[in-house]
Amino acid sequence: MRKIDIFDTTLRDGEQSPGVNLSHVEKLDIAKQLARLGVQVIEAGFAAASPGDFAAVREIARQVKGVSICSLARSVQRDIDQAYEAVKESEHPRIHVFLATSDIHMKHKLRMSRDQVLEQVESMVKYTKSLVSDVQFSAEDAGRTDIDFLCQVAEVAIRNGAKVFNVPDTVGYLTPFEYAEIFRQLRKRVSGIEHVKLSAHCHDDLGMAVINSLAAVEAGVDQVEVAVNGIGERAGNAALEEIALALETRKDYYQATTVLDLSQITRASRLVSKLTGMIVPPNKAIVGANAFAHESGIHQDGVLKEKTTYEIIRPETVGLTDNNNLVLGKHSGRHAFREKLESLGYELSEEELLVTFNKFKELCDKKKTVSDDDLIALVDDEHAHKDHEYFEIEYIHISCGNQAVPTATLRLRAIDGSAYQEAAVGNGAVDAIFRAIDRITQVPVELLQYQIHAVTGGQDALGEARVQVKHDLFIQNGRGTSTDILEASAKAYLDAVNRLIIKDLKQQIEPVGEIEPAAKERVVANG
Ligand SMILES: CC(=O)SCCNC(=O)CCNC(=O)[C@H](O)C(C)(C)COP(=O)(O)OP(=O)(O)OC[C@H]1O[C@@H](n2cnc3c(N)ncnc32)[C@H](O)[C@@H]1OP(=O)(O)O
Ligand SMILES: CC(C)C(=O)C(=O)O
Ligand SMILES: [Mg+2]
Repeated sequence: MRKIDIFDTTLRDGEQSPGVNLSHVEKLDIAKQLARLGVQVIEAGFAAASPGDFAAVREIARQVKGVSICSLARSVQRDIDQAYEAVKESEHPRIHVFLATSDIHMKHKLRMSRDQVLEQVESMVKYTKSLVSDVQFSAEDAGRTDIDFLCQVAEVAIRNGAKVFNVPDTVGYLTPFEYAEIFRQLRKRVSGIEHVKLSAHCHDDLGMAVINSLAAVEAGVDQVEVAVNGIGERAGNAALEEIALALETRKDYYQATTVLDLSQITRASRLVSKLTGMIVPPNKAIVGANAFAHESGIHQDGVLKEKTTYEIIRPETVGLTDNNNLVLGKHSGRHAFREKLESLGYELSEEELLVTFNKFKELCDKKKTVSDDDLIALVDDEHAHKDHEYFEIEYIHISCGNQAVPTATLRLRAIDGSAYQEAAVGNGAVDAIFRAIDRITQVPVELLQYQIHAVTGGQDALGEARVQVKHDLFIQNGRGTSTDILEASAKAYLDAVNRLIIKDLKQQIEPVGEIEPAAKERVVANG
């Protein structure tokens, strides 16, 4: 049985999804989960894109062991140098260099001739090889590249040291047969191709990213590039969970599989959804809320009699179990709490554990039973916000009713310790909250989306709010949870604004969010 390498690009192509802007801590959390899942390569980012991306890739390279850490780089020396500096401390550093090879891209975007592209591939792959041994080259828009030219590009990349040759269907244009045929041609026509790994990278513009990747597996590729929940540029990349389960469930057909720990898939999916703010549709294969639910009578009857009548995958295979042998509630202590978190895959420091335990006790006072989903929401909420929390909510008071003007009063505390209080009226309670936050933060944003849903069932369920805001041309997601949906909404909106402020502070683009002197005067001393 062939083993297919899984190259995960959630943190690079996945992060190119509009609205997604992950902090260091969040990227590290996702990278650790990908390592638990057992992927072979984590593309941790594009080091030359920003100082923030550089630092995140370097941190992942330093901390995440047992897996290859990779950075993307254009075929220019500056990008390659940055990529090298970011990944060099990894146990297995890889640099992923790319250059477009289709006529459309060469003519209009790069403004380079075929000869110039070949020269650039030669010099930049050679240069990258002088820094690291594991070099991957991608011919961007290979899907629309003339096959004779693609063969020439592959030959040059391989001759100069590429160990992996990736064939991206960058715009998700190809059909499965066409995509597989490219790999067959490369294998037949390129000298030296037997010494390198071939890789597939598909986009979902026509809904064919997964089936195209699987067609590539049939055509003999060694590596498939995927993202958790299929996130990525535009319609996204091939979904990791779909490829993994297709290969596992139909290994009889594909004669190929992965070495992933499939029981980590649900957790990876939930983590990525939470941290990116990208909601998984209920009917999504493998990780959607309905993926293992049986609604109709005939199906339920069948499953009750014999699961395999309607289930081709067991939910436990992808880690979908309610781990309830240890039921947590307000009488639980720290040992049980730690044990439960460990069983859910969290590794918290003593300090983090204490803070989260106190939050858990507060939650127990509001909620009769605390389920695994509640705990995951609580830990992710507490843990993931900490490196981009410019302002935190100290208190929130809302007054509304069918005869009253909805009014929100809020006090926020900034990271320098100063407190800011404001009140605002709005069309409704949520609108009033958002306006009060705007008055304090002074970051001009337009609300694009607002959603609220219950994390678990019951009247005392935790509510999770998600927002998407726009600031200039930049789109940002935010989320927040609480047993009170108005507080969850305030947290979600502030989360998005905090991320915009921290992003700008880190990248030193423009001092968005700087409190103007008039606002500073509204500081309430000592709360
Ligand atoms: C298919 C993909 O997913 S590719 C990866 C896409 N991801 C990203 O772009 C995210 C990160 N990107 C960025 O932060 C920025 O685009 C940067 C830092 C890389 C470059 O920023 P800028 O220098 O401002 O250039 P800008 O993005 O406007 O334009 C891209 C330039 O790179 C050139 N370029 C594009 N791809 C490549 C490549 N693979 N190798 C060399 N040059 C390239 C373009 O032709 C253009 O050059 P020009 O300025 O001479 O016209
Ligand atoms: C950089 C490359 C691999 C890419 O993401 C694409 O072409 O889609
Ligand atoms: Mg891509």
